[in-house]
Amino acid sequence: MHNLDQIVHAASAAFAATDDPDALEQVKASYLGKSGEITGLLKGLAKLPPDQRKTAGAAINHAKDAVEAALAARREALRQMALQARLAEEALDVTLPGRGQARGGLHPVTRTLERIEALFASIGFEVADGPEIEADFQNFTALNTPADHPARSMHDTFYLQDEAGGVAEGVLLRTHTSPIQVRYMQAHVARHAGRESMPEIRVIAPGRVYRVDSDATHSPMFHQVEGLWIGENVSFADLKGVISDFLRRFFENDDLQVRFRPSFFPFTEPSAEIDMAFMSGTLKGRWLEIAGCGMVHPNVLRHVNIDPEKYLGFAFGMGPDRLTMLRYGVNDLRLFFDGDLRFLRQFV
Ligand SMILES: CNC(=O)COc1cccc(Nc2cc(Cl)ccn2)c1
Repeated sequence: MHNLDQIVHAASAAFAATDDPDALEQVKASYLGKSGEITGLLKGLAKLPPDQRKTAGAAINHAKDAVEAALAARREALRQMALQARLAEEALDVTLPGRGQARGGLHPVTRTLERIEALFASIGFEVADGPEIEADFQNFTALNTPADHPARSMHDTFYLQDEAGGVAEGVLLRTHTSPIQVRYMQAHVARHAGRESMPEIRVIAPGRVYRVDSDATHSPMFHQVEGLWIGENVSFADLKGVISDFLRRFFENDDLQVRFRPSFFPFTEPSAEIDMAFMSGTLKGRWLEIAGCGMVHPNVLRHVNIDPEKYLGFAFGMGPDRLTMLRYGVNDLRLFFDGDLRFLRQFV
């Protein structure tokens, strides 16, 4: 009977060496299946002398029980291993920080443009838009810019090419947003043609503008906002009041000085540069050039069929990029356009 012990030992070792349930069933069959080793021994009982059958049968059944017990233990062990593997694989670490939903945000220059538009809308200005590819007339001629003015040169202005690759006559990328206002005035005059007098024009023109000079502190594309107020009785005093009030509201700072320094633009007469100075904080007392302005030149009104004997008004132009820098204390314009999220995330 000693070989029964060997069989039980071999079966237990074979079960223990099997990590796969299907393979385990194969090993089981080789001992307990129809042609299994144990089954074979039980079938052999019939050939034994009757007086040995009882003892032999009991010994074989005892071995069979031992093999079945070892098989059951291994099945349970494999079941546990599979369960542990699944638990490990599906484990959730509840201590991990939430993924959360990243919040987007508007670009600081966009926020400035929207703030400027809202502040002027609150005093009755409309916001107008217009094409970035402009005609020579709206961008220069209507603005009283002489034919030989340097601003018209290809050194400063992007002219578009025609199909043949030549310079398309008078088609360019707008160099300021004044052409938006020229078009607005043309449309306004047309809309009220034939009437005794036309309603006042109050319009803000924000947008992208293009200039050839690009260097460390100039980008070929930047933003401008222009304003225009035309009526039968709009004075330079109105201009000073509107600009001063706008700047104090924009910077939320009543302790802010504004001055108008005589200057020259072809499209305004008189013209002035607008400087402002904070009376507190790090920039205290420093005059900062903010914008240009003036009373709209009579020739400009004539170019859009508005009678300068009856109507007059003012216009101004400012750089929202520069206002943004001042409002957020940023000292390098390029930071706004590098697309570096570490910088832009501060404005979400
Ligand atoms: C950043 N901008 C500046 O330094 C100067 O901009 C200015 C100055 C004065 C007037 C204007 N715009 C304007 C528009 C029309 Cl339709 C008629 C007359 N003037 C823009």
